[in-house]
Amino acid sequence: MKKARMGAFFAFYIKWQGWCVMKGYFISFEGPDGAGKTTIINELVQQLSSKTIAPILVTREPGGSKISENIRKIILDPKNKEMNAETEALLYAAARSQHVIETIIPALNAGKIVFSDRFIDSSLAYQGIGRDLGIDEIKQINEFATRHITPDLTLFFDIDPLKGLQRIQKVRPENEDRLEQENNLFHQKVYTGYKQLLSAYPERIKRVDAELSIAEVVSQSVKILEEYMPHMFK
Ligand SMILES: Nc1ncnc2c1ncn2[C@@H]1O[C@H](COP(=O)(O)OP(=O)(O)O)[C@@H](O)[C@H]1O
Ligand SMILES: Cc1cn([C@H]2C[C@H](O)[C@@H](COP(=O)(O)OP(=O)(O)O)O2)c(=O)[nH]c1=O
Repeated sequence: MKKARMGAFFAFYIKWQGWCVMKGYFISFEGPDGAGKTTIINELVQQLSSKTIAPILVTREPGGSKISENIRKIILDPKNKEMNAETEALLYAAARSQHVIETIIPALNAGKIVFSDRFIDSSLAYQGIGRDLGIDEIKQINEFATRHITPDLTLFFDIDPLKGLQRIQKVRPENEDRLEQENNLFHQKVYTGYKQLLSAYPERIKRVDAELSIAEVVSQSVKILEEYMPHMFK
């Protein structure tokens, strides 16, 4: 009798583990504004889609779900000048929470490969360091928001932040969002934040030289994915 109950409990435990196991792969792309993340993600999808074991879902932050895209509009609206740093951090975390629950977890559970244009490291660098709120504080609210989900791999697109902003200004000079409008010191601080993360998480975050040509950045990214995420490929 006792044995039978133990068996039933064991069977349930195995099943529960199965529900919790996420079969897909989660890759995030990070770096200063204008580093080329969106451009390279698009190129990677074109080049890799026929070679991966599952479809690639491309998503972005802030955004990636209806509610998160609405929050994005509030955060990035240049008119919202009075927004305080804590509100900003909480709004990014709120947008991320909805994104994780509605988009990322279901895709991973379906075995998909998720490419996210920015994730938690953006908050650690921009709000934690850029806004001086502290890495640990931002980590805490984001762990709550994301149910502790962490990317399997993160590509950090390394570019002098001022060069990144120049790239953006070249294509849309009059259309800067609230974060892009921040001064050079802010963007420089964000960059040092990313460098801190790079040395704190060397296993997860891999550096790509984003100042190279688009073709070279794509090729470096493919090499990193092939080396560190071999199971993603057929
Ligand atoms: N390696 C590169 N060299 C030169 N220009 C680039 C490179 N990568 C992207 N760009 C250009 O820089 C601008 C910003 O790129 P984007 O992909 O939107 O950056 P991000 O998503 O990181 O903000 C775009 O006009 C894009 O065409
Ligand atoms: C996800 C995230 C983005 N950001 C900032 C980075 C960008 O300046 C802005 C997102 O705007 P976006 O236009 O998506 O920038 P990019 O093309 O460079 O990815 O929000 C944060 O400050 N914290 C965050 O957690």
